[in-house]
Amino acid sequence: MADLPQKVSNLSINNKENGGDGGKSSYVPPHLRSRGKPSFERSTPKQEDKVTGGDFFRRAGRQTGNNGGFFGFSKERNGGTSANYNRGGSSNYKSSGNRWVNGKHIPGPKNAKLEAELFGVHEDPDYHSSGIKFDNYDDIPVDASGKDVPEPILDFSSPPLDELLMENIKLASFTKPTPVQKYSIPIVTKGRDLMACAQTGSGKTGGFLFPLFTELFRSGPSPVPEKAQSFYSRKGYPYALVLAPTRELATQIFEEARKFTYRSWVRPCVVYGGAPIGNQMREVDRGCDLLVATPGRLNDLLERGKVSLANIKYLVLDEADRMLDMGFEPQIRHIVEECDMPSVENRQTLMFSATFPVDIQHLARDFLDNYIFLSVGRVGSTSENITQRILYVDDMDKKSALLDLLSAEHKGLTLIFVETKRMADQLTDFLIMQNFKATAIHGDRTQAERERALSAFKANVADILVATAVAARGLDIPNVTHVINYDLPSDIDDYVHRIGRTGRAGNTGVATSFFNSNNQNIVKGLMEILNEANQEVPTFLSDLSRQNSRGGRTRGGGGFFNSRNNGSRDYRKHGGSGSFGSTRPRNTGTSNWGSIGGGFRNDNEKNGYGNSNASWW
Ligand SMILES: Nc1ncnc2c1ncn2[C@@H]1O[C@H](COP(=O)(O)OP(=O)(O)OP(=O)(O)O)[C@@H](O)[C@H]1O
Repeated sequence: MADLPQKVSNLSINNKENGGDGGKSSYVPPHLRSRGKPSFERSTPKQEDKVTGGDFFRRAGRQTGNNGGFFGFSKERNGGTSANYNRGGSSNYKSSGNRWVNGKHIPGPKNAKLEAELFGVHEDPDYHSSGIKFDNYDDIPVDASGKDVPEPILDFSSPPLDELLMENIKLASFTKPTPVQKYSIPIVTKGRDLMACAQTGSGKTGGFLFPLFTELFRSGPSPVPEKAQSFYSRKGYPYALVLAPTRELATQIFEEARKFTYRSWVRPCVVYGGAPIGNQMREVDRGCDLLVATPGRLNDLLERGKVSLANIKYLVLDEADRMLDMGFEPQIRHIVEECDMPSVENRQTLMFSATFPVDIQHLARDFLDNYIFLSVGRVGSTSENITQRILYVDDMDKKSALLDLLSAEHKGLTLIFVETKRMADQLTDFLIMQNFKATAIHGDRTQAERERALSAFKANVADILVATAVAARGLDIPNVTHVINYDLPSDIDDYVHRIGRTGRAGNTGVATSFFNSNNQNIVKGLMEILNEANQEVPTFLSDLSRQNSRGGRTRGGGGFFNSRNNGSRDYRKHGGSGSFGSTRPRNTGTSNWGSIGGGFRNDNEKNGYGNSNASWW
């Protein structure tokens, strides 16, 4: 174990950071990392590779690549084929191995190596399989409201799903749809807009990708609108746009998209801030049928004329409430309302999250048309697969309580949430001093540092990740067995998302939170969450809750205390035309689109203090 830090630092992702020459940055974003380096790929993992630096490096490379047969693919795209295609020659659309020919989808040949890269192999430590509690999802009540709600599907079948997609779903070892997928697939394939709220880890990504790919695989590429064509400038004309709040989440959705577009004509791309824009522009040039983006970077590309939204058929807002919290509303409105995206009647719009505060439902009024509101379980509730524990720990005792906790039950991966960037660094340093393999992710770390931290955590090279809110949403990291709220968040929705990093896809997990007098503002929300998920409520918490309700208001809780401001139902059912001022504290955001770039500088993290290389290596 002692030589691991050395091993990892030898595996330089960014030479400059690791004491290189400090010259031109060698930083390569994760989705490009394996290009031109096929030697990093492997057809089958070797047992002895596990948890070695070499494995870590390959894994970092393995996250990347492309859909069916990328190598040699871009050349063809950049040549005549792409040009024909962009000028309306949909029947000419072709790429190596993946084709749309004369109105027909001809799936590319199978590629065992790529399959192993995309779908993983069961022996891998990061192989994600559904857990023993997967069937419990079937018992969660589902409410779908709106006009003419289509019947849910019961299993993955074709129709309604496309056959190639079915093959890819099988390769991903998904045997049956989760509740959100059961409903979203027929809703979207019937052409309806959707606002979907389902518990963390219950397959929302598939919930929007599956119907979207089914439709794209069937309909094929369409011509670029005449007026959008330009002889001089090359740009991407995606058919589907997925907006996500954070760089890591965008990358993760892109990776999922790569899986399910395997052998298809659809080429996904991802753009986010903090990574060189030139590479991203080149990727978009090569063909971009599905674009996953953070709002800041997308605005930048739109301003540079590198992307046109004229062909968008599907717009997805993932974790939409978080994007509003981060102050992205002006950028999102600019993208959706002020660029060349088809109007709400001429596209399908889908919004997904595990929490939907009332104010996000108001955005829906502008962006969605005659939509269906789908809630799986109570909006904002947590999965019963997560065992939640609340411990009373005063601030000064937190470190020793944490050590107790880790020594008693540190198995698998542990994710520790803190409120400030400074605390993330301090706590990481402290844990490293105590001989734990810890690393940190927060907004003051460079993109390369954050990716390295995440890769190390996923590969179990560092089995503790100390994180601020940046890691709270959407991240799907297999084997996270324990989430610790060292500091509780002040917003109960954040609590829901944070603990949702464990207990995913029917697996079980534990979430432990340190509570003290600074956290009174979330007592009511916490009580509701614990009761809903049939969790044990500690006596001190129920006493406090009783006291607070007798007093009417909590000390220090402000107006926030007495409301979980989730839209627990479809607000349209309750005369939703009134005044909808936001009830959530919000970063109103400035709109320096280029520099926000996906938003970790604008992400409700509390003060940090410059860069630190907090990491156990
Ligand atoms: N039908 C399925 N069968 C088995 N596993 C699935 C299925 N659908 C999704 N999964 C897996 O479940 C995990 C969680 O899925 P996903 O990340 O889409 O959840 P989510 O609902 O978006 O969570 P969050 O709210 O945290 O963003 C992923 O590892 C995914 O591969």
